[in-house]
Amino acid sequence: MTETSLPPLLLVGCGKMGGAMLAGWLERGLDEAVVVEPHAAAVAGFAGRVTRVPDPASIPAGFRPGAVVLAIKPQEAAATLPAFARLAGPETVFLSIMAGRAIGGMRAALGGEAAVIRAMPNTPAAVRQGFTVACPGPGVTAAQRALADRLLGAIGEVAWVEEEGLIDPVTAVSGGGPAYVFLLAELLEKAAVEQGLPADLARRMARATVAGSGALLAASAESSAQLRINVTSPKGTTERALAVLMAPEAWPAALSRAIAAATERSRELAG
Ligand SMILES: NC(=O)C1=CN([C@@H]2O[C@H](COP(=O)(O)OP(=O)(O)OC[C@H]3O[C@@H](n4cnc5c(N)ncnc54)[C@H](OP(=O)(O)O)[C@@H]3O)[C@@H](O)[C@H]2O)C=CC1
Ligand SMILES: O=C(O)[C@@H]1CCC=N1
Repeated sequence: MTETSLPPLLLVGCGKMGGAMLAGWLERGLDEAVVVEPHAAAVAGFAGRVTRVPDPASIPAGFRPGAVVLAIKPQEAAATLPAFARLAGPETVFLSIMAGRAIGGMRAALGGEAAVIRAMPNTPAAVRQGFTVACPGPGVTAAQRALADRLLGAIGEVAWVEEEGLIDPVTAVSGGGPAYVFLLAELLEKAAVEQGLPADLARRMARATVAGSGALLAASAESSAQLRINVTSPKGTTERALAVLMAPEAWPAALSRAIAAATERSRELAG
């Protein structure tokens, strides 16, 4: 392994998020991965590039992953994790992306001594534009943290926090954030059709507008508020729309409530 190459990975769960990360890592040159996933169809898009096994007992005997990425549903953690305890050791870091699941509970299920990092990525990882916030658990070495940072950095931006409780609001904001943006595209398309635009044009416009705005935001040094102001001509059309959306009881209140609800759900999932 060179300084820039990715270590052999064991991915546990190759659903929507595990699959998105794997796509990003393969694009970045990951060349050895074993995927524990009961559904062959979930891994079909990666055929020939990874080894799928249906359960932990089928992991090749000599396989020594640098990282075990836990991408199963939080509700499956208690039943699933003990089978991976044998992999715990200085050469292997466990990287959990499960919403809510606390580091302490995961370490207990992994035998008590495992090095566990709790992280919250998002699905733009599939195109290496993800954003992940990670928190190291007790006993994570500098080398293990550096390895996780390299892995997560290969699929987008990474930020670290030392306080695990911060991962709950992170889950609500950036973990689930793409869903809110895709909802915006859905609603923009619907509203366009309501104003008489043809359905296919409405769909193209909504997608391109959200994607183009995201690209501009990424490329610009201006604040998101300034980019909004740049669109809003005095006494023009956008001003009328924003008067509806920015009314205190409209988007500002709805988004605050939505993020508070998701944060609370993340705390509940600690279980
Ligand atoms: N989706 C997202 O945008 C994000 C998700 N996450 C987190 O990622 C995790 C996965 O979410 P998501 O990808 O959406 O969920 P999915 O259900 O799409 O993926 C989980 C996959 O793991 C499979 N699976 C179930 N049990 C096992 C097992 N014992 N061993 C291996 N694989 C198993 C599931 O099969 P089956 O369907 O039969 O259960 C499924 O294919 C969750 O903990 C979630 O909180 C984090 C950030 C963002
Ligand atoms: O909805 C969820 O619970 C997961 C965590 C963040 C995004 N998806």
